[in-house]
Amino acid sequence: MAELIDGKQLAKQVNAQTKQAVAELKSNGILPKLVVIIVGNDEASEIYVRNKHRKAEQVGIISETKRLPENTTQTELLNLIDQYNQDPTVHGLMVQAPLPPQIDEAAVTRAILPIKDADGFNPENVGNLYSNSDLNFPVSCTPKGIMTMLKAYGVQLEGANAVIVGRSNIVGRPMAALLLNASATVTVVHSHTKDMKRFTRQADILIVATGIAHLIKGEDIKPGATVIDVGMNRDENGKLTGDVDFESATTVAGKITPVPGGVGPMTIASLMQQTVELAKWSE
Ligand SMILES: Nc1nc(=O)c2c([nH]1)NC[C@@H]1CN(c3ccc(C(=O)N[C@@H](CCC(=O)O)C(=O)O)cc3)C=[N+]21
Repeated sequence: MAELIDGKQLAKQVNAQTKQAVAELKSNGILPKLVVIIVGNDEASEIYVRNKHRKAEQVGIISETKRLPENTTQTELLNLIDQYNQDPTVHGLMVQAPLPPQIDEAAVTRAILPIKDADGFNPENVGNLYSNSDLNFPVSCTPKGIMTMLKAYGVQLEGANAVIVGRSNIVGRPMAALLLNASATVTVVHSHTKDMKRFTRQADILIVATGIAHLIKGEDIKPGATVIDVGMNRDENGKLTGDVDFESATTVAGKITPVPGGVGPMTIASLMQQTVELAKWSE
């Protein structure tokens, strides 16, 4: 059986550190504040946004959730973003995905001021990540949390064969950049890759973010590999399950994350951590 990478437990440690960092900031007169904008009534988004709000309050971050109706126009959303951009009490700002069809997601990510970009999706921040800049800049919270997990569990990154399944802007692409910056040999495979499993079987570190339940099985994994499951799929009983078939994978892998209790809690912990960093950098 593989060693379990306990995201829930590690998130508790990260949140405790964040709570301390918030207390220090407050003693210097800075009250870190996060604003989350949610447009429409996506059920899953509501749950995530509520979890973020609750966690922010627990660590002492001022949290505001702004709910906009499904029929909000692009102009209305951009005007609101501009208001928060100009508000000096706001340090972190994010717009929850998915957005209704009349809203251009790329335009939204461009509108959020890079220094308040809690998600790290603004092209300026993505450019800093891809060029391995030594400046301070925010990065996408899911890959940020995964890097924290890999480090906490002593996974060797330098020279490791890292294979990422999925090429999204939110996970696959920033994950590839972070691992490349950490001197791993990085391969990104996706829906157009020929014989994808030929690559996964070579991976020392395998990161799976596809949204396809149980795509990766034990036979697709290199013995002893570290397996990170970013998948969040609901089965027919409403039970949460990953992109990795945990039961077969755990007999082959060296280390593995569960779903739930793996990447999810670390994503939220990383968002809190990043909000505090943005507040610090704003000093
Ligand atoms: N602009 C934007 N930024 C995001 O970071 C973002 C987003 N939009 N839209 C949706 C996804 C999804 N996401 C999750 C965060 C935490 C859990 C989480 O805490 N999961 C728990 C359990 C949750 C449950 O039981 O339902 C776990 O895996 O253990 C899941 C999913 C952030 N996202």
